[in-house]
Amino acid sequence: MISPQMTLITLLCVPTVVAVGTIFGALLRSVSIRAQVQGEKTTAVADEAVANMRTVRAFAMEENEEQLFQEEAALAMNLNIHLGFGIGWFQAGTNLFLNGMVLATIYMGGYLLSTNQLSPGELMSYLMATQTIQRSLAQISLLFGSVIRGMASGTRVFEYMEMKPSIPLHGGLIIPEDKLKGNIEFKNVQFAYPTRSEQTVLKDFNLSIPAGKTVAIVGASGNGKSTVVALLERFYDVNGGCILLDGNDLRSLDPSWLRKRALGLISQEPILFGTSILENIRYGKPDASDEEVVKAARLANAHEFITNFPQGYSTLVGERGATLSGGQKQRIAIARALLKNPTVLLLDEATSALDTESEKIVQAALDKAQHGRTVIVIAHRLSTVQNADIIVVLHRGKIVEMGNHESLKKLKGYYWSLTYQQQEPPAG
Ligand SMILES: Nc1ncnc2c1ncn2[C@@H]1O[C@H](COP(=O)(O)OP(=O)(O)OP(=O)(O)O)[C@@H](O)[C@H]1O
Repeated sequence: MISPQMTLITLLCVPTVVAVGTIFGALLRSVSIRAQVQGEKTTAVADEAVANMRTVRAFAMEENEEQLFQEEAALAMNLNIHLGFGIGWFQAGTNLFLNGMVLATIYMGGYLLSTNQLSPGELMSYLMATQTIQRSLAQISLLFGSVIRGMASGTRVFEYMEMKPSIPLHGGLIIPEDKLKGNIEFKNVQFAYPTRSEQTVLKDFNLSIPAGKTVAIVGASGNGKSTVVALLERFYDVNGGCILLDGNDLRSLDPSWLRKRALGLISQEPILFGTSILENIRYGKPDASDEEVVKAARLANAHEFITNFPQGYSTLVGERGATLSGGQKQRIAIARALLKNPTVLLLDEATSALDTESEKIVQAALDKAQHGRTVIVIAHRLSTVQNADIIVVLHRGKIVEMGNHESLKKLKGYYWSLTYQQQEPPAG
């Protein structure tokens, strides 16, 4: 005989546990996501301090960094404690409830047995069934914490996986080798960075660079020189107008091909990887042979100093190239860029961080590297760009003067005043 009271106990208990678990789960999942975001922030603070260790030490900021880390870690700890308590309370409550269900079955069964409404056999089978349900639900409640944490992590992983880059990596036209010349044209380019859309960086920017010519872009700091390079590399798309490479809109070209084959970028801060010199140069063209690497190193005036190291090309450069001088790092970066034999070379303040002696050596390497390519040089020190075919003066995102060194000097305008400012005071 089926006892309606005892069936009712089971029917009430199971959905209650499931409903409470669902509501509680949603609450705890949001705490878990917050705890993970805070954990990431804490790691980022530590990461930044370790990566910029020399700056931290030079400014004696160790204690401040430690305090900043402790504050972020304390927030992460509090959120994790809340999460732990939440999961703990849920597990304790569920176990209490489920054991109460068994107790209620025994109590109700005992009463029904004493009033002859239930046989001992029926009570036993009720008890067995209740215990099976109790054990299964108790197991689920044990897994509850892992499920909550796993779901929160999964959500964040899938969020990242589903992010679409605004500029795709692949897809689009590839200019055949025999048609790739290196003519560049900026037509009425307008641009503002997405994070600061109210500040127009380039306005009505028009510039035509014939293949094989060297163009220098100069101007005071913050006038948009590096932005020109960033747009050519298609790190961002223009807001208006267009940029053409051999008559093709950059947006129609395959971005991966553009960066891998057509353009070679050398910036102020060469970033090296913590591996050997050989591998760092080969980064420019992963399938390059050792001979090609050596050829590129020679072109970059790097071969000699590399072979002077006891381990030659196998020398490990340390994290971010920490065991090399600025000039050596820059020449490795030049060799890396030259290895892919780019049609257009972009030099963004490539020698600005170097002292006069290293600058001379690196400049000599760059002069060799510029041969037969379209080159865009961005420079602060005007002495390094006097030989450029065209010098463009940028002021507040607009071209205000254009010509060669002599013609611009005669104008006695922006270029002349920039040169004047940089003139070294007479000795003595
Ligand atoms: N990622 C960015 N997000 C928002 N604004 C930016 C970004 N990068 C640069 N800017 C802003 O764009 C303007 C032009 O910067 P850009 O780096 O092109 O100048 P620059 O002439 O190369 O300066 P410098 O000679 O100091 O390197 C500046 O006002 C700068 O603050």
